[in-house]
Amino acid sequence: MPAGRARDRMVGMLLIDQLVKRHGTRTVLDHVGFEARPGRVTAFLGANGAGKSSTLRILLGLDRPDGGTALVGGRPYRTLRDPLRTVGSMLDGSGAHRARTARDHLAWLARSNGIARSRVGEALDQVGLASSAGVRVGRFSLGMGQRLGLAAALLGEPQALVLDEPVNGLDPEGIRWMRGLLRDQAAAGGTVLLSSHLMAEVADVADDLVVIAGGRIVATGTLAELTTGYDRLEDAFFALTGGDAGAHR
Ligand SMILES: Nc1ncnc2c1ncn2[C@@H]1O[C@H](COP(=O)(O)OP(=O)(O)OP(=O)(O)O)[C@@H](O)[C@H]1O
Repeated sequence: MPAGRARDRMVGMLLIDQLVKRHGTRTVLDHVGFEARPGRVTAFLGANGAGKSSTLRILLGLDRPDGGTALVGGRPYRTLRDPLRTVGSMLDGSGAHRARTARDHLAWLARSNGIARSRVGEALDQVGLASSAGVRVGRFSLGMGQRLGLAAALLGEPQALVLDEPVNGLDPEGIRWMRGLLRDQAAAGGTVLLSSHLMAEVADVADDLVVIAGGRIVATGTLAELTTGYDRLEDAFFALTGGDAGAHR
């Protein structure tokens, strides 16, 4: 592989190693480690409270771990020179101000991150919001908010996408559309890491799975590896997690 291509692949690599996070006396992440690789859709699966958001928040520099490391292209998020061009993310919907239009929200993000203004229209097109560009975010449905969040994640044409529960609030057509978009990103060499507690949606889009229960990784592998011997991913998931939903108390 040419050196440039090898470097590009490295840039999109997400590496989580031995992460520990405590809240008071509770350990919510207990030596969590896995990687998400370029060209693959990696699903981070766990029940509510299992530790998915805590892990992704640390990966995206929004929270500090009590131990371990989380790296984007070999660097902690906070040290990235062009974060939005390296890793696009969506946590908790769009995060846009309700009084702003979708276009203004993206234009502001582009301006503050040195991204060409021409990307605003392209990103709105990409997520099917072109005709709603001038609508105030406060009037958006949950699904439209998810689409805007995704447009923001795609704005800088990053090598990696990190998405927390991206299909929440989407209707069946929206879920199908999202699946196609994520597959396209991976097919183009991008890294896609998405968290979910929805087995059926994940089974249709993921190459690799990382299963977390009670703040611990209980399985990693390809979709085929983890579901061998089970009729459905859901059955494999419950067997792996023992039905254990939450974090350690
Ligand atoms: N700031 C905080 N203070 C105390 N406990 C917290 C805090 N943030 C998260 N937790 C706890 O850490 C555990 C893991 O939460 P986390 O949000 O990472 O789970 P999750 O897998 O993303 O689940 P969900 O899908 O419900 O968001 C939960 O028990 C949660 O209550």
